Amino acid sequence: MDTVTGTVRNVIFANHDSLFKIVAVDITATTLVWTEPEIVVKGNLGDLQEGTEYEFSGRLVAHPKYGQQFDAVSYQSQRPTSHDGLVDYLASDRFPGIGPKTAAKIVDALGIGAVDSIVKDPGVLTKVGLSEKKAAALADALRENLGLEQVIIGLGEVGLTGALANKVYSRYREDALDIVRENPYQLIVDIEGIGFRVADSIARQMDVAPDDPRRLGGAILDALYQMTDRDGDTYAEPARLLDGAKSRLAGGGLGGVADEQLMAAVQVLADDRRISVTDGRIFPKRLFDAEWQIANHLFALNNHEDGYDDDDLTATLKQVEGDLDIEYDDTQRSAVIDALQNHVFLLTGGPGTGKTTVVNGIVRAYAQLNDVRLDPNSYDSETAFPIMLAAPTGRAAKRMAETTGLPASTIHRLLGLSIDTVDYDPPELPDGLLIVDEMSMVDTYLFRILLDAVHPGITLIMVGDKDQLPSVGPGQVFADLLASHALAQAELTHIHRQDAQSSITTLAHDINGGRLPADFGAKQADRSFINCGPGQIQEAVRQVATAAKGKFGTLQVQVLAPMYRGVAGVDALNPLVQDIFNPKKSDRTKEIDAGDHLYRIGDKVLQLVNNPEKNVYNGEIGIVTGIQPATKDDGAHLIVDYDGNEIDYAHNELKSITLAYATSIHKAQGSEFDMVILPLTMASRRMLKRNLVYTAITRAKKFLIMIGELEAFDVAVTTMADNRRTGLVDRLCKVFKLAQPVTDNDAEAETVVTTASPQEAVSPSPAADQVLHEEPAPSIEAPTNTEGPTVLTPTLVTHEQVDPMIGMDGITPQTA
Ligand SMILES: Nc1ncnc2c1ncn2[C@@H]1O[C@H](COP(=O)(O)OP(=O)(O)OP(=O)(O)O)[C@@H](O)[C@H]1O
Repeated sequence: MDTVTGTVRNVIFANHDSLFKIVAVDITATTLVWTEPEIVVKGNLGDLQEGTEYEFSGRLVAHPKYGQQFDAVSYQSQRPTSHDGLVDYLASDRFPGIGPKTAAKIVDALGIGAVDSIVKDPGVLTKVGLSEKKAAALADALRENLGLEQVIIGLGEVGLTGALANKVYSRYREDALDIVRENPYQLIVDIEGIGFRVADSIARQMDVAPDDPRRLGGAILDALYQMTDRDGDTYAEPARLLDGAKSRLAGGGLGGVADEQLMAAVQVLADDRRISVTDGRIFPKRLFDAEWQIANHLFALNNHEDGYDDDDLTATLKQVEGDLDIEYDDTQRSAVIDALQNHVFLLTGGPGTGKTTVVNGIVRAYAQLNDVRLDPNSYDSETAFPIMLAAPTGRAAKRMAETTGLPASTIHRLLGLSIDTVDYDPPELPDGLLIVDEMSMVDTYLFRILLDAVHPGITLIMVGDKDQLPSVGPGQVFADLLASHALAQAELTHIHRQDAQSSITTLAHDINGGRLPADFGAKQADRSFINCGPGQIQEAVRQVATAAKGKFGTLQVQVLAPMYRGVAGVDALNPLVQDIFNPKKSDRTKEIDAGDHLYRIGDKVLQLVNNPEKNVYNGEIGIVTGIQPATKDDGAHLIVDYDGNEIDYAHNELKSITLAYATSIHKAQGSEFDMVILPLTMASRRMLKRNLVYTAITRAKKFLIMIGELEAFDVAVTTMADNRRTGLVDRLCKVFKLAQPVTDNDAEAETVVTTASPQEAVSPSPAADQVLHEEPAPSIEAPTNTEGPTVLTPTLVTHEQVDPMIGMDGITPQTA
């Protein structure tokens, strides 16, 4: 590693969200072969100050535009060694309240070792006439200043540099080194982006033994987070968890680890309240608590006596039917009544079954029964509008607003949730009606936070389609709430959508029933299937997208794929469709190179994370409206318009977006598009599940073009996704004092149940017995579909046979 010692002349760029800086340094000494008097240094440079001398360690790198720069991995201030230098240092802005005169007095009195003397005993400053308060403030500021440098240096010594060091410092501040030294595996729990591998490499630098209990605990926690926060369960079964831990531990020179040793580590984690072990299930503590809190909170909300007079309700409903010019079917009618008579209500149904129509009825009936004016503008700033509509994504909220004609927001915005939820205080929501749509997307954590803000004066209605994909985060809250039967609920099954162009809706219901319809391959007015092999997929997508371009805007056409990789994956299809919808027109076309993608004005992009500060959320799609080229002082910026909300992305923020011509099906949850193009091949065999393909096709409003191998569609509709392992049904049944529901799964499980209990599976040991003392639940496998697939003969088509023009009259197909 090389070093550069010099004085920071000026800070060229400082990222206020991190420690990253670019600075110009006047060199006093360096190990580099360098002839210039100055050099540009960049890196995580903490609170580095202009006019101060530092020693930077790192290496020389070449920037394509700005030439050679020094990339520093660590730095250390050269303490001022002269009287005048020390006076300047103490008089600098980092010590507010100390001017040049006081600084000079301090150095005159305490000499060149003044800093050390003050840190040791701020009392020495009374000699110089500083008040006790000022002396303490100066000593604190000095400690913090020295502390940050020491922490960054210390973290660098155990291999934590760059963005990870930032994250660790931001989380623990001056305690960072102590925490990392005490247990590097703690980082797995606290720092997003640090898993067992990184924690283990830090531990190795600190000579932690391969069978150290902290290491075993780290491997268990990492395996548990993999199964819960990342894969969606809320608990792990011991046998699987121990297997996961063992595979992680195998790398560190450990010959093997006994189950007893691992169970002892499980016990320690349980004693430390990191995990909860019950009924033979191992939960991360946060999820264990969240499930109990959800069940208890719902019980409290539901346990209210007051209701409406039945006659009033019936009369109101009649009037609402008249207003909406509709006659509800029996299930819809009782849904509206039950929703209003109960304080918590669940409404599920597939596409076109009338969920929106019922929600509109509930809103109107509620308004009439409670004398609520349905014009939000007639409320003054003091009085909150008592009808609250919310959804997990911005697009779903927008759709809600459109279908009800009332304001709707994301759940995050309703709750005032920011990225940092550490000091979060739930808002005071007004008494009234709260309707949450797209409930299947709400995970255990978000639901717990939402319920914190819901008090007994609120009627809570949750609406969704239980057959869609579950939430990205852990749990399957909506499905579990329905399965427990703890709350009033209605399932709408009758399809009311009447228009001639609704074969997508019937296809969705067929698929949900576990079969491809006999007319799957036949052209319909609004859907078609292009039967082709993996080698032809890209050409087929190209043709369909080219034809669609003349008919629809960029935002209305969406390619959905199950996976990122492969010929039919998101990564390959995104640039392909980008070149059709927004090609590079000339050498003068502005572009930003974000590593994975090139962005141009007019491109469609997808936000990947929630950013409540900028009011943009995971899953939102926007259009690039501006590009500001890089300058000497700042990187390039990208401006994206999300439905009128313009967001400015600095170059280092571009990782929070991606191109959106093709997205994963998971990312499209909660959104709808005029035209969906859905390529499926057997290469994504592992992902091919009924709820995935059902979710994909129900995103299409007007046209659905399915492309690929018939077998892939067939496998998808006949393969049920595994149920997630969650404890919520059990908690709800306990709190509501209900018997555990017997589900279809249970009935089928009679024959497939594996009798080995988790204890047996991990070989019973005294340690295991001690931890897993309660009756374990038998593991139940998901039922397999018994109806069998509809047999369709696959016919491979050539490019010439590709006809993507279904429903796109007047456009001639471009064949290859
Ligand atoms: N009882 C009814 N009588 C007549 N038409 C109905 C009835 N219920 C719903 N509809 C009509 O059926 C269509 C679908 O209803 P709606 O939009 O409420 O369903 P949805 O479940 O919200 O559908 P999606 O989930 O696809 O948005 C609408 O045109 C609606 O007007």
